[in-house]
Amino acid sequence: MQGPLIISLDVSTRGDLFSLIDKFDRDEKLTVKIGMEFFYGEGPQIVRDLLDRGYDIFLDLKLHDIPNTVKNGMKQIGRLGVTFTTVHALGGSEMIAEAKQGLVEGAKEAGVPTPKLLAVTELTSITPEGLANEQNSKLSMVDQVVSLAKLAKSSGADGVITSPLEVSALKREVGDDFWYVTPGIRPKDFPKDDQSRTASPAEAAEYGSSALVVGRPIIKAADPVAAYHKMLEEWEDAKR
Ligand SMILES: O=c1ccn([C@@H]2O[C@H](COP(=O)(O)O)[C@@H](O)[C@H]2O)c(=O)[nH]1
Repeated sequence: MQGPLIISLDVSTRGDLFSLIDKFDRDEKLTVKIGMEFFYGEGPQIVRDLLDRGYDIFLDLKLHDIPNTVKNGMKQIGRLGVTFTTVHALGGSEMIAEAKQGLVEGAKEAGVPTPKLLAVTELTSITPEGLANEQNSKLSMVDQVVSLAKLAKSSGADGVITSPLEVSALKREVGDDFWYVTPGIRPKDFPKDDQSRTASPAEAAEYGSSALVVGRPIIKAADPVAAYHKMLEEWEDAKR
């Protein structure tokens, strides 16, 4: 993938999306995330357009349905040529395995590389209290995330989406040969918004995140390009 800092393009229209990415230098190597806000409104053409610009794409639709439905949905996603895509780990082992199979089949038919399948563990907006009281989990947040990551790995996923706060435990318990892609990234001076389990880019680097997902701290910044480079530098400095 191009760059460890994935920009989450959480906007609704092509106009908003291009006015944002046109601020970046055309030969800047970027990985960008398209989520449900844009995709439900504008559909898959944007993936082709961004691929034409040479970007790597993370298509984050977080599928969660019965295994057959997810497999067939993933077959379509597999054809697009994206680098990453997502399911919810809570969909279970059969759903995750079928998701992977769908991606493999779709990519093979289209002659493109198979996207990496990332399973969302517990959303970064979920608090430990929410996990206990709304999901009735008896596990701590970290144990819950480790348990879902083990399930995802044994079912064929390539990695998980989780908060940076759980990554050190995940690396110990699930291994280094797995992607730990972490949203919930907040520079020290930026509000948490609806995120709960957050960390700065430097902290995420220290915990061992494989890649960061950043939306509002970049796309709402007065200067998105400067905000992107500042966070990237913070990450790179912490890695040295
Ligand atoms: O657990 C999760 C899974 C996905 N996300 C997505 O990442 C971005 C984060 O945006 P910010 O504006 O930086 O908060 C957003 O698209 C989410 O859908 C997540 O935050 N947490």
